[in-house]
Amino acid sequence: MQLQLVVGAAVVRAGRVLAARRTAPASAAGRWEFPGGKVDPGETLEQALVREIGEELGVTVRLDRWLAGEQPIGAYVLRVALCVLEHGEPTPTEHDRLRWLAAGELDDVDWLDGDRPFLSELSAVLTTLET
Ligand SMILES: Nc1nc2c([nH]c(=O)n2[C@H]2C[C@H](O)[C@@H](COP(=O)(O)OP(=O)(O)OP(=O)(O)O)O2)c(=O)[nH]1
Repeated sequence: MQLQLVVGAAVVRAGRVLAARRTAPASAAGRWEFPGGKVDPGETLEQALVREIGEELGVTVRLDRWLAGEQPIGAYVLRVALCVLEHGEPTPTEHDRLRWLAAGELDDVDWLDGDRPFLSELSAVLTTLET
């Protein structure tokens, strides 16, 4: 059986990345993630990313590039993409808090375990944008 893909959006603006705090399930509530979700059958990863971000934040994003690697998360595999905002201001429909984190603030939130391997490349990207 093929593992189902979950896509997360590392939305970057002005040298910061958008982190979102989960509300469910109870085991993940209060922990932080890249907004996104499961890829539906027949959907490309990019289509899933754009759809999920529209549903969860009410904004349109454009895919810049995928961060390196993929992370097993239980029955799923997580991939994370750098994205830029095209339309709208993020307003959470499922998360209870959003934060824009600079490179030096990435360790300030309690990320889901599967997200942590992406943070070093993300930090390098944000640091480049700051300079
Ligand atoms: N969206 C997202 N999910 C993540 C991340 N890291 C991580 O381990 N996960 C896990 C949590 C969930 O078990 C799974 C994705 O669940 P989800 O609830 O976001 O997916 P979905 O929007 O498609 O939800 P649903 O329709 O199935 O309820 O991946 C991440 O950065 N973003």
